[in-house]
Amino acid sequence: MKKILVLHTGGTIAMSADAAGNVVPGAENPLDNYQSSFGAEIELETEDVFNLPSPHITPERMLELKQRIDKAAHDGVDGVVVTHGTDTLEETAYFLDLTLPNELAVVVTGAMRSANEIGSDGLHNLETAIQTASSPDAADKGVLVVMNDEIHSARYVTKTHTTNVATFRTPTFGPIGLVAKQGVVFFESLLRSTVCPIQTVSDNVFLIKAYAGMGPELFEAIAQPTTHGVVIEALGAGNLPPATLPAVQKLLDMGIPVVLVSRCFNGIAQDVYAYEGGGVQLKQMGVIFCQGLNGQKARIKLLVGVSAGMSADELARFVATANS
Ligand SMILES: NC(=O)C[C@H](N)C(=O)O
Repeated sequence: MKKILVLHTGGTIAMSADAAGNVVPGAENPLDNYQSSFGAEIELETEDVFNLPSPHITPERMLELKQRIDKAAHDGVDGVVVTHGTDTLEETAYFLDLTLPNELAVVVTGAMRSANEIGSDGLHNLETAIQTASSPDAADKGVLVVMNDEIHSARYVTKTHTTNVATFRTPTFGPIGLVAKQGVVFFESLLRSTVCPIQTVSDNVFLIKAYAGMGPELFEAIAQPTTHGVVIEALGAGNLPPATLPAVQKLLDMGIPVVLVSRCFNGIAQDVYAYEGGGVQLKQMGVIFCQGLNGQKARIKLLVGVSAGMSADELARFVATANS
């Protein structure tokens, strides 16, 4: 028999509509109505770690969750399922992927429809997440996200639709498996993330999106000694408007790591263009190119690296290497 620990943290999966039709966390968690259909095959232990809408989740909460899972790993559970709001699910899932030991199967899930809605996806996603966490093939794949019968790597998955149940997608690479009618199927293996154990989190790592005609203002505003890093969602293959360059240079001169990803939904950022503000110049200035992650994931990676106390060189390697 497998032992799976289910940790609830809140989100729509734990919400229902009130009399006015607004979706809110209620006194009763709808997930308490879940009746396992796995019988004697899977022993479930359930805990409410917190009950927060996911826009209220902070890196400190992510660390708390990591520490709870560390304890579960020592207590000998076979897998962990985390239920979470979907707005920041990908950030918590990637944080856990970067900071937890490899061996334990950890699956994060949520819901797009609250418990009162017809076709509510919460209990189904919970059930398929438990099924995935108890699969013998799930343990060495890093943190997984299971939604709408698809299994995604926490590293690349992203929320792509505000309300549709098929919102979680992995751009460029696709899902790594699915929960089929007859069980869990993995069709791709992925190089694991390098695990980076941390005891505390330091934030003040910012995320800024580039746009046509952008000037230096936003970069100047964060050129402060308290800033620990910045991720820029740059244009196309990895380019910035020329007017931003002096302020980006100022951040670099202050020793603040500047990481670049593309604001494009698919593909990776590379130093391809040699015009003013192009990737070639940015790389020469010392901007770190982070390949394959979206902006919010790159921010989590930079935040974890900074929290681990990495030197500038270590941080540049950690952020720039796809599977670290
Ligand atoms: N579907 C959801 O869970 C969205 C909700 N706003 C949350 O992230 O908590």
